Amino acid sequence: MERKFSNETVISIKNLNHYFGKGQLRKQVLFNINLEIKKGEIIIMTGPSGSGKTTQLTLAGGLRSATDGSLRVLGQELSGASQSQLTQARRNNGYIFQAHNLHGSLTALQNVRMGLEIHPGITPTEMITRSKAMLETVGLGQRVNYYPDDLSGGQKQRVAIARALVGQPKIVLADEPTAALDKKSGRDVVELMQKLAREQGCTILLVTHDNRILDIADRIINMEDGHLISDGNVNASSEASHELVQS
Ligand SMILES: Nc1ncnc2c1ncn2[C@@H]1O[C@H](COP(=O)(O)OP(=O)(O)OP(=O)(O)O)[C@@H](O)[C@H]1O
Repeated sequence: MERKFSNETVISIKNLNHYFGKGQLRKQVLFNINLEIKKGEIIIMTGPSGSGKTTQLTLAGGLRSATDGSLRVLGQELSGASQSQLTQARRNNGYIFQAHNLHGSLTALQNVRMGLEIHPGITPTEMITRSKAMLETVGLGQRVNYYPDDLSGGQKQRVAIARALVGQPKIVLADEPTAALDKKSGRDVVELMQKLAREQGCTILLVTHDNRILDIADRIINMEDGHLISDGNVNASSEASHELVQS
């Protein structure tokens, strides 16, 4: 069934170009990207290795500053933004990476709690309560005091999801979240992300090579050689699909 989204634009990318390197080594990796993402949408970005997916994700996530063009996230211009503006923008986001990036010396609960430490005004007791509740939501209520080494790959990724979502972010950025997982665990992980994102009304931008999970998306964006080559609404008829905006 086709889902309706609010008209609120969360990410607006216009004529975006990005370059790595300087002087003779300067290389353009993104070419004139135009993209609008609405609140609550689940977007999967796919394409061959080196096509620029991760670069686009890191720019939208405020992990680096775009070189040229406009990239507005929650109304704030991130193209050319300073480090402190990027730090501020990152507070609205949750991040999930392939290698889960959990701290091995911290328990599941302590790892999830870290997702709240950037939020001012939450008491330590409340942090623990919310982190425990989030671990229960992802099915790890019995594992709160386990260390990452004692959890399976799928369980570790569920802790990473709990950490990313515990602060109720407006945007979740996920880079190959299923790459290290078997088919069943990968499926469970993305379905969980989808469910939680829908409950919280947050937007997901997910990069993957995993064709088995494409159906969780509302829209699939294809990248090739730094160009956005197609942008299609998964469940809608062709007229309703998002047109590529060329300018
Ligand atoms: N920090 C960097 N410095 C220089 N070049 C980079 C840097 N990061 C990425 N690139 C280059 O930018 C291009 C796009 O890379 P990117 O990682 O965004 O692609 P991708 O589509 O995510 O690839 P993959 O699927 O393999 O992760 C590639 O040619 C890559 O070599």
